[in-house]
Amino acid sequence: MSTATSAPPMIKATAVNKYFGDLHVLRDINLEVPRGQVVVVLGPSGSGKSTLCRAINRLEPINDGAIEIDGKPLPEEGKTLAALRADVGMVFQQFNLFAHKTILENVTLAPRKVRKINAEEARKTAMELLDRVGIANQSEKYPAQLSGGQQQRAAIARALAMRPKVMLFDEPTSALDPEMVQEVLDTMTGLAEEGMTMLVVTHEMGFARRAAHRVIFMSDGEIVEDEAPEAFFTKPKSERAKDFLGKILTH
Ligand SMILES: Nc1ncnc2c1ncn2[C@@H]1O[C@H](COP(=O)(O)OP(=O)(O)OP(=O)(O)O)[C@@H](O)[C@H]1O
Repeated sequence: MSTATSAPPMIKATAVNKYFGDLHVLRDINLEVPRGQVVVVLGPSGSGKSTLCRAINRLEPINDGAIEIDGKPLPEEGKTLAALRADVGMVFQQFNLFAHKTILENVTLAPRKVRKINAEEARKTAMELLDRVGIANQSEKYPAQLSGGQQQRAAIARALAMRPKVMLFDEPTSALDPEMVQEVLDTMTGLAEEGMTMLVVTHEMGFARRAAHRVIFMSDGEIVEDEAPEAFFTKPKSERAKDFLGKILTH
């Protein structure tokens, strides 16, 4: 007998609006992301992609609407560093690792301070995560001693150490030298294959085509298209998406 209950979406945004002064940056955003789905967010500069990520993670207050993670609003956490939050892990363009801590300390900090995990357990989990992202041998180094790609993989491990339900990536490869982009995308693809729920703002169309279950196209603060990647890339419906794809694909 099936005991399945309908699980809430991992990310649910309902009628979300956000203004910066007079600028209406998120316009009536409605979005549901089920468990295990990988959503790539595309759109021209200034269309509200980063603001959407930041709103989902409560780094940015919204003016109206509601955001829930796994059926619940995120708790108020004041100005807690994004890296230290539970439930929603976020990886930024700039890695924002703590410069004066080793890579291992960067990864164990939040589990120890926020989740109150003991030192040995936190270390063990951190080493497993660093191994998973391919930099276990760099654990005693400081961020500045690592390449950009390695630092970004450390930032991913740090976010994962909080056992998030959802991972948000805001242009995680845009600040990297080209030769390091693929190693970070490979790490993200691995996470996607393991079933992590992910919202990814990126200009990497290869990743969108390969790893995304769904593409959301934003323009002027609105979700204009919400499609499977194949449909979006081959038959965009709106003039705005056609225009956007025309520009990026001819680059
Ligand atoms: N803190 C802020 N104060 C005022 N305006 C802001 C702030 N942050 C973003 N904006 C404005 O809000 C709009 C949406 O910005 P956002 O960074 O979300 O866009 P984006 O799609 O992520 O752009 P990009 O691809 O360039 O990163 C832009 O017009 C931006 O200038």
